[in-house]
Amino acid sequence: MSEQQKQQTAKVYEVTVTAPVNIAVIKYWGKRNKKLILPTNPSLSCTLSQDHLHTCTTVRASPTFDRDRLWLNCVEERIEASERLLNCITATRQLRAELESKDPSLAPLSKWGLHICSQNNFPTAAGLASSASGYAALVSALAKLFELPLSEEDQSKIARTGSGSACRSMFGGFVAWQAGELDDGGDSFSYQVAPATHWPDLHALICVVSDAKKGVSSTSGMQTTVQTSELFPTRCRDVVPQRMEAMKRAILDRDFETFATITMKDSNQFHACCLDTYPPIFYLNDASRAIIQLIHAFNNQKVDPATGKPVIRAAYTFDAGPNAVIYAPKGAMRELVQLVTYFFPKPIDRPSQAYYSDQFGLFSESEYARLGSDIYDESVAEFKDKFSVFPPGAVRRVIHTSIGDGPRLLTSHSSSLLNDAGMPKRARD
Ligand SMILES: Nc1ncnc2c1ncn2[C@@H]1O[C@H](COP(=O)(O)OP(=O)(O)OP(=O)(O)O)[C@@H](O)[C@H]1O
Ligand SMILES: C[C@@](O)(CCOP(=O)(O)OP(=O)(O)O)CC(=O)O
Repeated sequence: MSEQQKQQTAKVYEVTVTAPVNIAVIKYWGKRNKKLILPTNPSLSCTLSQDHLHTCTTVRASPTFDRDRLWLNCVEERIEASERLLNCITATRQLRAELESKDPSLAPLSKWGLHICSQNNFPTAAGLASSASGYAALVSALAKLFELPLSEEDQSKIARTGSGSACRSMFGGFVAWQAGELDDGGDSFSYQVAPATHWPDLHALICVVSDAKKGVSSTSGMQTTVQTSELFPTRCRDVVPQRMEAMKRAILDRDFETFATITMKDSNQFHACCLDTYPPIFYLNDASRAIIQLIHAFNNQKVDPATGKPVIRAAYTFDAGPNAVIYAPKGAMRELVQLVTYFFPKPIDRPSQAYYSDQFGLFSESEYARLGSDIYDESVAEFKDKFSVFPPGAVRRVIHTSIGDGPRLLTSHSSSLLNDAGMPKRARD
């Protein structure tokens, strides 16, 4: 073994990153190519802050690893059984091999085994976009480990082959995924419309209606929609293209009313397409529908004296599950939290902090103690007589968050999810 090879073998080649969740305001639903994950329509999302929701992934390459292994939330997954994991690992490894063939002084990481350990700090496969943050973290970590000279756009094309919505988690802020037209997917990538700092006043309130694994996965649900819904082609052809342009304008202008109106309409149309699928797919439940009504009532409460029109102060959106994400200006969150916690009391078995923790300091201690049992701001007290209170636990958790940045590289040794032997620090059988 040469001196250089000895040094390379002794060195630890490892990277740890976190990546964010994104929640679409114009939904991706439908593929024109299942293998390459090419969508039938463009989409647009907001990246949520990693301070509250994220995936953390450590990847290590070593000549002592006899095969690639991956642990997700402490449980080993079979990489060879997942075409999507293989897509991302193979694509990045191939690019590394090309670099090595041009520069023989590089350590031969492409020939070594990989150990990958990943953890989501929120429920997996429950309609909270875990596949998006999961594949974005994976691709971002591999690109850094292999020192690939790839732009975020290029990385987004690889993340897309893990899960479509993952391509949007490669950026922070407001992110569009252009559908593209090429058969090989070369023009189907995401790009940033505006960074998170562009609109810091925009916040999000996630109402976790269910953290159980959902019945119909996005992947299979959207294929049935493409095959059977008669409404769906109209959505792709006549509705989404105009909405994309209007939404980009609204974001650049920080025009909340337009942003909110398109967000709600697009969520509704996506769920209408699910209902128009045959057999129909139901992602929303009674609690989801009650949240929709509550937000419309909230938006109808104040009227602009100049125009005589209601002042839109909140927007709901739902992915392939019953969980609501409510986008609103930070100033509206105090009232919204009171409404949601009052009409959806916390589960009996859950401490207040685990149900809703006041991340942004909206309430005094005594106000926080009364949350859920009362609405004490005059401005929203009138709602008490208009809606019924749900049984405890219809909403399991309420998370207040903001718009955030893209994948982050963690440099401290203590962030690693692998121990010195390259095995997960925490593992379950
Ligand atoms: N950290 C991760 N690393 C790698 N793969 C992950 C990770 N987290 C989730 N996944 C993959 O994504 C799958 C879940 O995706 P799915 O689309 O069913 O749910 P979701 O992304 O949580 O919800 P939705 O996309 O509807 O918002 C998991 O079963 C797993 O295969
Ligand atoms: C409803 C959605 O959340 C659908 C997400 O679908 P996925 O990205 O999970 O599907 P695959 O590409 O098959 O992995 C809308 C959206 O995020 O745009």
